[in-house]
Amino acid sequence: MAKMAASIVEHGEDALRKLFKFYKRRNPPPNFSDVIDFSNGLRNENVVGAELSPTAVSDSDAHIAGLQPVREWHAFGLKGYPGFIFISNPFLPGSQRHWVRQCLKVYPQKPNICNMDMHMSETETEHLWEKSADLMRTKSFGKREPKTLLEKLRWVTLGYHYNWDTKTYSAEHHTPFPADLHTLSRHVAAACGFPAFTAEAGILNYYHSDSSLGIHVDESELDHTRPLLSFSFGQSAVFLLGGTRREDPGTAMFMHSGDIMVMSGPSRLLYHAVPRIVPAPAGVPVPLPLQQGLDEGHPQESLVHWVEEEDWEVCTKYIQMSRVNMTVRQVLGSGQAFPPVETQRRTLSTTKETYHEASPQEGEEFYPKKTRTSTDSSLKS
Ligand SMILES: O=C(O)CCC(=O)C(=O)O
Ligand SMILES: [Fe+2]
Repeated sequence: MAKMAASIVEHGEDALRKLFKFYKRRNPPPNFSDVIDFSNGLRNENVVGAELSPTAVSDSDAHIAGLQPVREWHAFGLKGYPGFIFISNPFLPGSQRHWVRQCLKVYPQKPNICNMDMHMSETETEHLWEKSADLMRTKSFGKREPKTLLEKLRWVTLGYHYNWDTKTYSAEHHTPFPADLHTLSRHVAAACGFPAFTAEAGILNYYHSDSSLGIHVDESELDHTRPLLSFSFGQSAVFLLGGTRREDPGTAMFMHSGDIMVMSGPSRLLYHAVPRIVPAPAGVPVPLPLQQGLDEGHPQESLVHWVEEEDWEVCTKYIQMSRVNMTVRQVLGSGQAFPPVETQRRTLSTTKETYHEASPQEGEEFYPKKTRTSTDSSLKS
């Protein structure tokens, strides 16, 4: 069976799906020895160094955004995947906490949209953090305890809000994109050679120990020459990167807290999935980069802020079991506008399935059920 886990499996129908099932399996748990770990750098023969543009972001701009100077970043590529860039935790010590707090306390707030808005009223979903915080602090995660709203959070959309039914973005369904994430994304994209990147849409995914995200391609954005950025915090995950066709083989890699992935150029439209959240190593329930807060001397004008102890208490409880991922997209190219709705519908009917799918947890949806097709529900095992 060990061979089956090879990060690049043989070609054939469903190679990526087999790999997905392999890593999703609970009993017995899979062997992770073939999963590429970029925190071990170039030790894997398929990993190569990636060239960044160190002068595209000044050291002071990087510092203000809670990032190390770009020349200090450890960036990698993967043989066979041009345009794919993996940056192993470029965050300054202490700054990751800011992003975890934003994802749990700030970004789920209105006018942003979350999974619970699909079946709950605005009064029920507003003040999600306030309604959950005290309960989270005292929680023992016993099976019988009711879940807080925070624990029921599965996704949040930002900027141009992705419509899960039509699989489109539209001019009408837009709210301001968070300024801090906009700046972080601009710097990361610039360092990777995309100085004109503008963050216009975000999908935040919230994963628990038994969550997964099905095989999909992100192709609803109208300009595919712009990269897709992905930021991970909290527990580690196994991420699968496939090919341009669903049946192409895939490569498995870990995403740890603070890791950033950039899918650009020929890698922008590759199939990918998250089959598994990896249990925290014994004795390290909170990933090391999240164990410390910001230095006293962090600049006043900083984009990332000190997370108060009372907030961190809730975040730390949550993150011991969970992973948060932020994907940031540019939807329109410069000067581009949304096509009339009718044209979008026609285009859609000729495209392959594009949506996200994930295992429902105890009857709750990750992404709206309407967006699933029979093919994709077969991914659940
Ligand atoms: O959680 C991840 O790493 C991937 C998320 C993703 O693929 C998406 O939101 O499109
Ligand atoms: Fe995706």
